Order: sequence, then structure tokens, then C-alpha cells
Amino acid sequence: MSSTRDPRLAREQAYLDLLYARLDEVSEITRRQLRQVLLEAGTGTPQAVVERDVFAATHAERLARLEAAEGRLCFGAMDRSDGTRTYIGRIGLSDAEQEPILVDWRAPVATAFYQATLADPRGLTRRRHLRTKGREVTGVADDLLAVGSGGSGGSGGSGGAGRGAATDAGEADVATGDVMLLEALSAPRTGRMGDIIATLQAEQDRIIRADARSVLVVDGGPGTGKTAVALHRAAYLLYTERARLERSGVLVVGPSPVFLRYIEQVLPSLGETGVVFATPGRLFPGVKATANDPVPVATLKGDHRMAEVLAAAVRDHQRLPRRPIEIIHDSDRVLRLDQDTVARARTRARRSRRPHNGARLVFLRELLGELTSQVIRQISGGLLDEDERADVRDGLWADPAVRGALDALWPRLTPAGLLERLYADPALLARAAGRLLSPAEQALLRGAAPTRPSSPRSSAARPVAARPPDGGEDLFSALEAAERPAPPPPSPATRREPRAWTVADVPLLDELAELLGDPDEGSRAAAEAAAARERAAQRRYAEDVLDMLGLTGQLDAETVADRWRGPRRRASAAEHGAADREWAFGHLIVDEAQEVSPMLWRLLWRRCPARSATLVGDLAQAARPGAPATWAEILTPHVGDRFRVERLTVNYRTPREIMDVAADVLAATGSAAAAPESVRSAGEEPLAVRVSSGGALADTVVAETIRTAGMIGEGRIAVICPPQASGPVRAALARVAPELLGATVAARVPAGADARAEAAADLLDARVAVLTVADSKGLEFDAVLLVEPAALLAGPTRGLADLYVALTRATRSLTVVHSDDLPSVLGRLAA
Ligand SMILES: Nc1ncnc2c1ncn2[C@@H]1O[C@H](COP(=O)(O)OP(=O)(O)OP(=O)(O)O)[C@@H](O)[C@H]1O
Repeated sequence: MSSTRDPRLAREQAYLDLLYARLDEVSEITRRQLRQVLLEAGTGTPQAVVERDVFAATHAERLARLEAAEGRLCFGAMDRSDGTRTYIGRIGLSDAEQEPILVDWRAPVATAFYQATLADPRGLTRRRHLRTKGREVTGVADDLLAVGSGGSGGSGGSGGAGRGAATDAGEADVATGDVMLLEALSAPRTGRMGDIIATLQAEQDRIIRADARSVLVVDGGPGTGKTAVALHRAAYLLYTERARLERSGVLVVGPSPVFLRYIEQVLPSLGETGVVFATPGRLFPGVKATANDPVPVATLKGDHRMAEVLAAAVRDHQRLPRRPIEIIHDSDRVLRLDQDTVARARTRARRSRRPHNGARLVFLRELLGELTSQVIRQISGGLLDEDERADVRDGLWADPAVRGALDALWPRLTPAGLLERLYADPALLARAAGRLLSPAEQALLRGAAPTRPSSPRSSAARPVAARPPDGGEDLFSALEAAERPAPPPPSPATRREPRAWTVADVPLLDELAELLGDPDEGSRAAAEAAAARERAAQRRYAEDVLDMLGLTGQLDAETVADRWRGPRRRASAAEHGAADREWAFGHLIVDEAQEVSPMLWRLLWRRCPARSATLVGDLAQAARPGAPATWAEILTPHVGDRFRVERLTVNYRTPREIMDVAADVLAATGSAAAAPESVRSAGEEPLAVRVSSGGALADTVVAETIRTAGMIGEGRIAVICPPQASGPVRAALARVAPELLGATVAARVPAGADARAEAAADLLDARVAVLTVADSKGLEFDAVLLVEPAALLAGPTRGLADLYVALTRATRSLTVVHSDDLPSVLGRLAA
């Protein structure tokens, strides 16, 4: 309990005690119910089993939400002109009589808490912010929203939710909600983003609650809360559209593993877990790409023309023979396939509009039919019944000579096999890309060829394995199931050291998977049909059971059927989506959307065919060369005009002094965007420190890092370096001040590419993170040391955009360390 003399604290503490008592009570009841349900073993009638599972899942989910609400359960209250008061919190709670005592921040009624202003008070006289620590109220700040409202606060009326705290008549309301916001913004960074429900601003709240049926772009400068807003929007949508989104899931795509680690706690802290997080390198099941191509290669791989190149490469494998093919069947029977016959089969197959591997079945059926007729003509003058015809056809397909000839005309392909060959086979690349890519561009692709996929676990990344026929399908699926492996690997002359797929390869693999279809299509179709039949039966059964239990209308049969399939299946709506490239997510969130290449957009829209998405980004921060200057240019090719742009304009992160420097850089980029306005000043001017003549850059960086660490106390520091400097800087820090880097990171210096990516996730836990600009995207630190800015400008990406990103990561202090001259765009620092 607070011992303060402010009477408001004592009153609010009393209400908070009531809320926590109720939270404990409801948690205990839920825990008991869960325990009881779980103790009822899964025996008895099927309906008892269903009932148990439905309730167990519901109780477990509720308990998880209740537990997540422990921290900052309640953070505000609204007083209305009719004298009622409503408390706002992380979740909604009702008392034993089912009267609401706390309203979920996402409920419609809570909108006024975030939106009310003096000009538009929305029926409120006062908005009260509560500062809490654990279960204790440590501060109160009020926004008065009506003249004279300081003395007419809530009086425990009975009309609204959360009726309670007594009138605050006569109390001086010196503090305002802005105090709480500034406190939140000035607190030392922890290395993890936190939720902002207590201090959401009106412009952010509007975006969070916007309609989800189309594509919403949240555009804004650095630090305007785009990421925070996107994550809170996910929580909002999971609350308002729970049934739909629990089934389909939400996919959040962020630029790097370190970024995902940075944001990973926000949704769980809001009680939400049904979300899949992925970096672009993880969007093709089975591939975990972390390596990046050189910038020009990555840019080319992301170019929209690659879609046509890949389609052409697939078509190149649907061949016509120049001369008639002769096949010796059964050692002495000569069969012929001429160009016209093959062309007819190819046209039929292409007209089927199935992907390559599916259309292959049509092609094979046509040609095997033709060969069967030839055999029959030879042995019996054309007189065989259907069964005999089938025997002949089976015999033909079992003949390696026949199979080899047909495979050569229309081989079964895998995405990995084909992409690998496209990079490694100049003739294939020239045929596929001849009209689309210049010789120099083709050379870039050839130079970037991996020779082995990164993961053998991907069905798409491994050669097609021989499988036993499943017997239940027609001839062709059975035959397909016993296929030969994918075409041979590149010749020794073109073979390089094994290398992982790069991040830019992922959308190409996915595009190919789309063009090729499933290599096991026949057997897969049978499996899918069986699964669909099973699902329908389970649903019918669930409907009957709900009917028997008298729960029809209260529970959705589909949901029950899902639950009934068992906790393992249920838990995996999100996991399912992560593992299955054909999963259709209900909502897509893309952070740093300005960096997404056209090929990656194609993949992302395939993951969310409903085109319900929130895309957040800042065009001025786009590092990739050739990045478009408008959202329309980026999105129109994919979603037409089905998108709208909302702008955030206030910078909550970067203090004014630093933003002034960054604004000069923004102006130099030629961007039409205005620099976002900083909400606060830190009282510290940014510094430029030049390495003394004869001194080493890394030593000066280390000295400045140690000085900064002493100055900022417990907060986090980023040392943002050009790639070539980060190794020496990290090594020097590990030598002189290993405690600042943290044990894991210090021990890994120097590290290989993959280990570095993994270590990147650990960086957030250390006091000091040594990063490239690319890895610092989306992150924030108390202090930033920016090393050698001239080298950033000379890099292969859009240097000014990189500089802009690096300058805007700090919440407090910025030091630029340089040995080369400062770029003129940083003239303000030199002054
Ligand atoms: N209403 C708010 N209350 C408290 N903190 C906020 C609020 N809005 C934003 N912030 C904080 O401001 C910081 C910047 O937010 P965020 O990272 O979402 O910005 P951004 O627009 O995504 O930035 P960038 O483009 O640089 O990645 C975060 O620490 C976030 O928690």
C-alpha cells in the first residue's frame, strides 16, 4: 500500500486492491475448473471427451490471459459528465454479480479514453492515468477535459463499467497524462519493446482500431510508433475478430532475427499468442536463410522480372523433340513420338492450367495413351479390351526406356533443384532470361549460385525421393509416387563450395513452388481429399454433440471439431501456418515494409490471399537501391487501389537535439516527407569525436563507449558500424571491456555469418550491441555511437537513408566517431 499523503492515491489503491482481489479470485476459479476438467480422464462417452477438451482449452486460454494481466492490470479511468467512472485495463473483469469493474483497453467503450480531447471530450470530464508498480499505485495524473472538471470527478455511480473511486473534489490537478508519456519515453531501454496501452496517443489509437478488411499502410518517420502500433493492432484484431483469426492466424514479418527478438514480448504481455513471427529468410518452409547476397545481386533477385525468368525456366523444361523419338520397348518393339504428337500433349497439359508437376500428369496421360495405341496396333491390330489396354499402359510406364523418354520431355521438378540449375547453367539462364535480363545481370545471377540448399529438411529443398505407390489413386499418381530423383546436380566444372540459400533466394524458391506445384501432387490430392472428408465428419459429429449438450448457438461446431482433434493440433494454428506455404493467414503485418522487394511482396500476398494487412514503413528509410518513392508504386501491382495510407507524425523516440541532425540528412535524401516532430528534448547535444592522428578508430570507439556507459547508467548502447569496422570494434571491446558486450557475444568474436546472426538475437541482452545499420533497423537504444559515417555513405545501399536510420536509433545520446572527414550533411555536428 502507498503511504503517500495524496488522497487520490489511497482511493485508487483501494480500487486497485479490489481489482487484484477479483483477478486472483477469477484465476483461482479458472485454475480449479481446468484442473477438474483435466482430471476427468478422457474416458466415457465421446460427447464427454469432446466436452472435456472444449472446456479444457477454453480454461487454459483464459488462465493464460489472466496471468498475462498481472503487470499493470489497470492503468487509467474515465470520468463522465453523468458522474460515472470506467476503469481501463489490460483485460476486462466483472465482479461476482457480473457487473463490469474493469474494461479491456480494446473494447469499444475504451476508445474515449484514448480519443477524448478538450476540443472533443466525448462525454468525459476527466481522464485519469494511474502509475503502478506491481500491485501498488505510485502516481496519478489527470487530463481535465471540461471546464471545472477538477472538482467533479467520478462518484461511484452505478451506470458505467468500473464504477468505484470516490470524488476527487478540491484536489489540485497539476499533472497531466503527458507526464506519464514522458516518463515512459525517458525510462532506460531494456533491450525489449514493451506495450504502450497506458499511453497510446489518439492518432495511434485510431490506426489500431481501423477496419481490417483491406490493406492499411502506416507511414511515418523514425520513432513515430509504427512498430508499436502494428503490434497493438494485432492484439486488437485478435480481440475483435478472435474466432476468425484464431483459426487462420496472424503473420508478422520483421526485417531481422534481432528485430523479432526485440518485439517478441509485446503480444504475450497483451495476452495474445496466436501470431507467427518470421523474417523474410524464414518464409519458405524448411529453409532458414540468414546469409545475404551482395546488394546488386539481392536487388536483382528481388526484381519483378525474376517472376518471368522463373516462369520461362519452367517452360523450358516442357520440351518438344527436334526429331521423332524412337523408343525400344520390350527389347524389340519400336515406338515413335513425333514433334506434333508431343506438341499436342504439351498444349493439353498447359491448357489444364495446373502447375508444372500437376500438368505433367496430363502430359504423361496423353503420351502414354498414344504409345499404348501404338503397341496395341502392333500386337493385335487395335483389338484389346479396356483391362488389356490398362495392362499395356502399365507395362509401358514400368519400362525405364519409356519413362526416361517422357521424363526428358517434361521432368518432374523441385524449386530447389530448378533454382540451383538456373544459377549454375548459363545456357538455361540465357534461354530463360535472354529477353528479360542483360548479359551483365545474368552474370550477376551466375556468380551468386549456391550449389546446395541450406536445409535438407525441406521437401522443396531435397531431391524427390522414391516413394511406394499409394495404390488408391489412378495410374498416374501411383506412377508419380515411384518417380526418379530430380535432374542431376551441376557438373564438376560449375560446382562451388556448398552454400546456404540467401534471404533473396527465398521468394524465388516460393515463386517456383507456385509454378511447379507439389512434386507429389497425385498422392497429396488423395491425402487432402481424405483429410477433408475426415474434417467434415468431425464437424457433423461436433454438431450432434453440441445439440445433445444444449450448446448449439453458444459454441461453433467447427471450433469444437478443431479442439476435439486434440491439444497438439489445436495449439498449432499458428505453427501450421509457419510450416505450410499454402496456409492462408487471416491478417498480415509487415514491418519495415519499404525494404520489401517486388518478389517478396508476391510471396507475402500468397500467404494472405484475403489481402487483409497492416504494412508499416518509412520510405525515407529505404536502403535498397531503386526503392520506390510512393506506396502506390509499391502496392498497386499487387493490390490495385485496395490500400490506404495513414501517417504518424510525432517522434516519440529521438530527442529534438538529435532529430535536428537527422532532419538535415532527411532533407539531403530529397524525400518529400517532413521530419517527424520530437515530443521531447533530452538536454544533451550530439557529439562528434575525431580519432586523433595516429590513433586507431577501434580504440577511440571503445573509449567513447566506456565513457557513454558511465554516463547513461543502466541503459543500452548501440555501436553502429560500417560492416568492415564491426569486427575490429567488437574485438577491441571484447578485449578491453568484455562485461559490456555480455558473455555470449564476447565469446563469439570473431564469428561466422550464421553464428553472427544467432548472436544478433543475444545482442539485445548486452549493455552494448555492435551492429551494422541493417541490423539496427527498427531498434532503439539509450545511446548510439555511430562509427565512420562517411563509410556508410560510400556503401552499396542508399547511404543517406542508412545514415538517417542510424542517427535516429537513440532515445538520449548520440556520439559520432570518425577518422575520415565528417560528411557535409553532418555539418551541424562539426559546428
Ligand atoms: N504512445 C506511446 N507511449 C509510449 N511509448 C511510445 C508511444 N508511441 C511510441 N512509443 C515508443 O516510441 C518508440 C518508437 O516506437 P517504434 O519503434 O514503434 O517506432 P517506429 O515508427 O517503428 O520507428 P522506426 O521507423 O525507427 O523503426 C518505442 O520505444 C515505443 O515504445
